[in-house]
Amino acid sequence: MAEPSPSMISLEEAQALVRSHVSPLETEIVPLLDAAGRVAAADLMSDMDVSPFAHAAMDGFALHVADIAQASPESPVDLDVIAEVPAGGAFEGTIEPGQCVRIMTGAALPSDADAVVKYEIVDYLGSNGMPGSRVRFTAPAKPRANIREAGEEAKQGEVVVRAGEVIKSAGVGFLAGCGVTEVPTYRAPRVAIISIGSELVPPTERPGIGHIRNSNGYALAACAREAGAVPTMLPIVPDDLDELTRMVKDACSKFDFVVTSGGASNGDFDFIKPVVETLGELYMTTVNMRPGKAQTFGVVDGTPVFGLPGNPAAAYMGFELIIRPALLAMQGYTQLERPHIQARLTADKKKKDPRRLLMRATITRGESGDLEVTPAANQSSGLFGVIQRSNCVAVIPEGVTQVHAGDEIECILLDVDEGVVL
Ligand SMILES: Nc1nc2c(c(=O)[nH]1)N[C@H]1C(S)=C(S)[C@@H](COP(=O)(O)OP(=O)(O)OC[C@H]3O[C@@H](n4cnc5c(N)ncnc54)[C@H](O)[C@@H]3O)O[C@H]1N2
Ligand code: MOO
Repeated sequence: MAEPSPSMISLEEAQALVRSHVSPLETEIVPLLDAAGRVAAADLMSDMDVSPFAHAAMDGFALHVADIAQASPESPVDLDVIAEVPAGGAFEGTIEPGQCVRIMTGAALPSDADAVVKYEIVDYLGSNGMPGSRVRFTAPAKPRANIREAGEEAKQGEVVVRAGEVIKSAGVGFLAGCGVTEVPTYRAPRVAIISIGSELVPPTERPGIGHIRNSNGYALAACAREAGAVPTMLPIVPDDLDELTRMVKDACSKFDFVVTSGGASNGDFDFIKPVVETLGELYMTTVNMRPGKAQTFGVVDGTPVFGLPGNPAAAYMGFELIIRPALLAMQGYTQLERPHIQARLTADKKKKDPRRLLMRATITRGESGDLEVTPAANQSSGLFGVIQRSNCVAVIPEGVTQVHAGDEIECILLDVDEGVVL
């Protein structure tokens, strides 16, 4: 059995290495809606109290608590309705003892009212409860009942989103309410995706003998986009040293990060390692993981270049586990890892290869209530469909040769959707 080569580094070392060669990109100002899912690059402050005024939380009657303090079913209190305030309106007058104001949810509270009683518990005494009528109260109200106070959401000048926070959908609404309509954030990295291989044709073509469609380029571009980056798929490059050298050099002058797939191993036509070594610094060639041993990383003219292996699952794992965290760091994120959870294996599994095994797998909640994980039957690194139909990667560490049904193992949730039971 082949031993890992001395230059082979662990997945964590590979992640740290790539991470050490990237930093957050410069900041840019984006319209508020475009800030969803992105990292605030500065503290964001509210330009006013939110809400700016105390207002009714219920449709009902604004009044003085003191007026109905003694109200009960046996000794009800009747008040004169002197005005109606809709949302967007304002009552400028004074509520005298014995009076109340009909008020709608969201309407500004009359300045001298100190509670709102919802209309369901008010007796209209046969009238319509509109101004000019009398309405009956049979219970006291608590001071400030059904009132949303001014400044409850934010105070003027308060930092409402801190630098470094990821702005969620609710945060976009929060910021809108606070008058923040433009947000400083880190620029999204422009990522070049280069698919290497003389056998490759675009997916629009029907491949002839010996040829296949370029599926890696599409998956990697989708992964990059999902990571918040802006991918550009460059033309397919054949297994040709000069052509690849030209393409990588050119891409390094135009993009923030260059990703290639294929030609990363030691075959006669595998050229990404010599290209990176010739053009710049080569820092990594192999990682102790399966699939995905052949992972090349270096820097050319200041631009990180990552050569993923050609096998689809190997390329995908390299992107998701090593490139993705770096792209996130370039956008200012500090949470760089996918969620990890423990689940019980549903079957025994033998492992011949000493590398860390990343099994495409599916987590479900078993009848006992425990999370259970079932590796896909076909673990070939040539398949994308298996990843499409899986919801996690189940990990068997380096060196471990066997795991058993019922063992708890670490699972990395990839691209999770609402269907995943946690
Ligand atoms: N003697 C050895 N041969 C191989 C080893 C090894 O250790 N010793 N490792 C195998 C493993 S594991 C992998 S992974 C591959 C990695 O090699 P390359 O990065 O050079 O990949 P290629 O040879 O270019 O391609 C491998 C495979 O993937 C297909 N491919 C490539 N690009 C695409 C694409 N854009 N879309 C879809 N499929 C693609 C390609 O046609 C090959 O079938 O090396 C093994 N060999
Ligand atoms: O990189 Mo290969 O499995 O390790 O597909």
